Amino acid sequence: MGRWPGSSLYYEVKVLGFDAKSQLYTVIYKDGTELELKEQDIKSASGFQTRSRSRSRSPGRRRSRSRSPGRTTRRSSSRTAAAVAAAAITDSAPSSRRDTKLKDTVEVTLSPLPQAAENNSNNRHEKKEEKQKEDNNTSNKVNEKPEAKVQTESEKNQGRYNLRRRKDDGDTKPVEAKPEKEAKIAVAPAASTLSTPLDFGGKIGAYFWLLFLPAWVLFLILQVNLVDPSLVNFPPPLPPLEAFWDAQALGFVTLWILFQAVLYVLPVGKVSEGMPLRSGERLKYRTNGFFAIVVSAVAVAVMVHQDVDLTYIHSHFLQLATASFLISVLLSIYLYVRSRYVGQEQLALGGNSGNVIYDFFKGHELNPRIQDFDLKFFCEMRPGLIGWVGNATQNLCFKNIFQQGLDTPSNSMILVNLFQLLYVVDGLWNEEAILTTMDLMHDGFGFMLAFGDLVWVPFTYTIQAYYLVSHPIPLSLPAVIAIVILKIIGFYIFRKSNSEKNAFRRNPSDPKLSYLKTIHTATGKSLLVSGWWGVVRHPNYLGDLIMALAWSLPCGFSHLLPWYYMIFFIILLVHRDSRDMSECRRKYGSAWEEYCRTVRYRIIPHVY
Ligand SMILES: NC(=O)C1=CN([C@@H]2O[C@H](COP(=O)(O)OP(=O)(O)OC[C@H]3O[C@@H](n4cnc5c(N)ncnc54)[C@H](OP(=O)(O)O)[C@@H]3O)[C@@H](O)[C@H]2O)C=CC1
Ligand SMILES: CC(C)CCC[C@@H](C)[C@H]1CC=C2C3=C(CC[C@@]21C)[C@@]1(C)CC[C@H](O)C(C)(C)[C@@H]1CC3
Repeated sequence: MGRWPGSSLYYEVKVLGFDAKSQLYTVIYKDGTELELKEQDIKSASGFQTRSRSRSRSPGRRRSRSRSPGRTTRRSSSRTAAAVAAAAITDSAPSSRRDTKLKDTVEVTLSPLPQAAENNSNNRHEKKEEKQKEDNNTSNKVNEKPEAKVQTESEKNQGRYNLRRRKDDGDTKPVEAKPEKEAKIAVAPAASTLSTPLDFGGKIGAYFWLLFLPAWVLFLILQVNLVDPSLVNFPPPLPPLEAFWDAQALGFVTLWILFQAVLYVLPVGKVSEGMPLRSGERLKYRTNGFFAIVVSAVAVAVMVHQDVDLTYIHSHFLQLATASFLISVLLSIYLYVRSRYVGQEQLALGGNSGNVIYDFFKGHELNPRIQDFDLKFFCEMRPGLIGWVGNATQNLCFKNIFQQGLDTPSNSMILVNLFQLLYVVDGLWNEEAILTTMDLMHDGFGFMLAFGDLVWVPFTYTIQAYYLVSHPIPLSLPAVIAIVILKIIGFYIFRKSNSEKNAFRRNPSDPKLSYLKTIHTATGKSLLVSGWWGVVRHPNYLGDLIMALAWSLPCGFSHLLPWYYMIFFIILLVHRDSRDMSECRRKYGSAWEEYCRTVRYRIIPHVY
């Protein structure tokens, strides 16, 4: 019996050879997968149980089992095992070697020994950590999932274990995302049972971030108003407590969010499907973000025409930020409370540590919805994002003109505003693409995202423009041209790579993508290994970072403050990349290792 890499399940293998130098055994699983295993990952077949096939064949039975937490635990852990895959790099036409293997594929009967402890609400987290260690350290503990032990012929044919037979395996006919969905059903684990390491410094980290993030926003807002802002000016002079509060500001923020909510629910624009959930369900999203920003721009234009004083935003930045913070906290409390009442299947992996503060921070429920109103999608794409440019940045342009007595805003101000506007408009135009990003697919919705969406984005991403209001930077024409070129390069990489991955995830057999090489994984999903995703593992981050550089450069080098976004963004994306690496390693096992061996750099070719 050989252990699946990254899991604690054992499957029948045949040992093909032993390499004395690397001390690795080459084994072949019954589905034709060849892997190299360490000695401790190979066990004698005696002591492993087998079960009769008929038990888990009934779908009805499976469904009812998964509702029981105990059962879910077992079932899901084995699904994870199924998700761990051997991989082969292939062009869109399947390789002959793999084809030969497929023909020879024999039944896979999985018989892991039941030793894993059941999920227990009291020590759930400790167990998860234990299991994580076990997975990472190649311990020999064996887990069981009765349902995964046996397969019907149809399951096998759907590629539950050897998914190389899947349609996306070279069949260039466009297919609906059904196969992905099937695969997802087959592999996705129950949230509460999987060992996901705690991110962001774990429980202690969550306390820290809860205090630090709002404090940092305050620090930036106070700093940017100083004549000589400096990150070393700490603590900045604090305003009196009453200066934070303005009921009108709270009213405006609430109205703004409601206005965006109304635009979101209007039956205008395309309805797109999200990626398959664990339940196999695909949620529907109204992707009318572009419509929302156009209507918002018209509303702002009308206000300007009606002589509404939009400089209010600049002069009440702190109060508006406080109001948004308050709303984000209330929203996070609501999200946390409701997450306690939803089923296991609706919870995100991670964010379910059992620790209130950590779960509150990280987010527990994957797709909190009030009927069809998706709170996470809405918050991520609408009030904060549109508020970023629609309110703050645009207003800063006005302020720039008035304060500096200019006829038009300065070059640097125009560049920063145009770049950020392009970024936001592009995000809304391609709104559907967000459905295949980490936030929407994997992360729970809690304080981190609620605060990030409603406070961090609209009030800290505007720092450059805000800074330029009182620190005009003259830019020569060559400097403008160079910065614009940089922005275009970054944007091109960002957009192309995001769209490529999104198109591939939506339809892996899209003929337009048939030239791309892929690595097949046992989850049924493939990984792109050429094209943009063959250059580095996160080409979209590379493009995003180049753009961030382009909208920091117009602020010059006199102060560190306007470079805050660049610095924060590097940290955010490096951390995000490592979170994604762990998640993908867990999901795709050896296929992911293969991908990483093939695409060696994470974000910057030959550097990082
Ligand atoms: N301005 C800002 O503040 C921020 C901007 N961003 C931007 O948002 C965009 C989305 O980023 P993010 O959600 O972090 O991550 P990605 O869009 O890169 O999504 C990561 C997921 O893509 C899939 N994937 C990874 N590698 C491959 C591959 N080789 N082939 C196919 N699929 C692959 C995996 O999901 P699976 O396999 O499950 O489909 C993985 O979990 C980026 O452009 C980023 O720069 C992100 C954060 C903040
Ligand atoms: C407060 C924390 C330290 C960090 C919070 C992170 C959030 C601010 C970001 C997480 C992912 C984001 C994305 C965008 C904005 C920032 C947040 C919410 C995005 C909507 C920006 C526009 C892009 O085109 C995008 C690709 C749609 C982005 C998706 C991720």
